[in-house]
Amino acid sequence: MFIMNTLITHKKDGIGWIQFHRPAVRNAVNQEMMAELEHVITEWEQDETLQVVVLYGDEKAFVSGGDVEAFHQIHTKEEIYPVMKRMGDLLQRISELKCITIAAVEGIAVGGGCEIVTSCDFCLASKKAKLGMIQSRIAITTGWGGASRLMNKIGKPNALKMLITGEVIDVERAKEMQLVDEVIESSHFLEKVKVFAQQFVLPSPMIGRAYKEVALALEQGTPLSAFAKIEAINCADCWEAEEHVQAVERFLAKRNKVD
Ligand SMILES: CCC(=O)SCCNC(=O)CCNC(=O)[C@H](O)C(C)(C)COP(=O)(O)OP(=O)(O)OC[C@H]1O[C@@H](n2cnc3c(N)ncnc32)[C@H](O)[C@@H]1OP(=O)(O)O
Repeated sequence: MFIMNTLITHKKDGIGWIQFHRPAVRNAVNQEMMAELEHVITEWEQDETLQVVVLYGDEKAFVSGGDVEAFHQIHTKEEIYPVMKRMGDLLQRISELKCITIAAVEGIAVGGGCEIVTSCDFCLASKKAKLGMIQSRIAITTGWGGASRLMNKIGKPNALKMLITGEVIDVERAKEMQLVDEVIESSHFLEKVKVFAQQFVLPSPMIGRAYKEVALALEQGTPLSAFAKIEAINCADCWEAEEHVQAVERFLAKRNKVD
């Protein structure tokens, strides 16, 4: 376990865990948290053993957005722009991680906290969770790329409504809109998140990475005609791996049926 000032991280059995940890301010993001998150992501981008990364907070909050008090000390657009862009770039890097990413939300995920949620592949939320793009309530817009990602996830009408009204929605509504993928009982929340995450940890890490590459390429507008080549390369890359050879030999030896 690695304890920083604003984050607690650990890696085990192919899963990396990042806990937002500023409980006194409901895990609000300040510049120190941005720097620590950049540090972790820079290291984990290179780690090919990681098959899943889980971002989480605590029972009260996933993340309450940007640190309103700290950012209020910044007055000009020239000064605030690089701060917003820095976090937007970081969320883009999270969305482009080669492993599966999961936002595990207990309590509140609002403002920039909801932007972080949209940068992950999956959102698991406890029954008590609430989510909202509440930036408009303090008369600003999303600054970390969350509006476009929200539109991609839940479609234009629902996204425009959430963004402009700043409404905070419960998990049932968030699941209907496909902002939340799974609703989880609050008790033993992280244990249940772990069980979900373990599904994506395979003997061959290449599989998850290959499908993530396809998902990212599709999102980035790669034409469908390009995927015959991309998927043939991915499959060929897996072909020589020991896991594939052994799995086929097991099948041929025992004539096992795939279940
Ligand atoms: C990137 C741009 C953005 O993210 S814009 C959106 C910024 N975020 C916000 O406006 C959310 C402000 N916070 C709230 O609405 C509430 O605190 C929420 C998150 C709903 C939690 O409510 P509740 O559980 O009742 O806690 P509380 O209000 O008593 O807060 C506890 C202490 O934490 C603080 N806190 C909370 N959120 C932030 C924040 N984003 N930035 C800075 N401080 C925050 C509260 O001020 C409170 O502090 P204190 O204990 O009164 O000293």
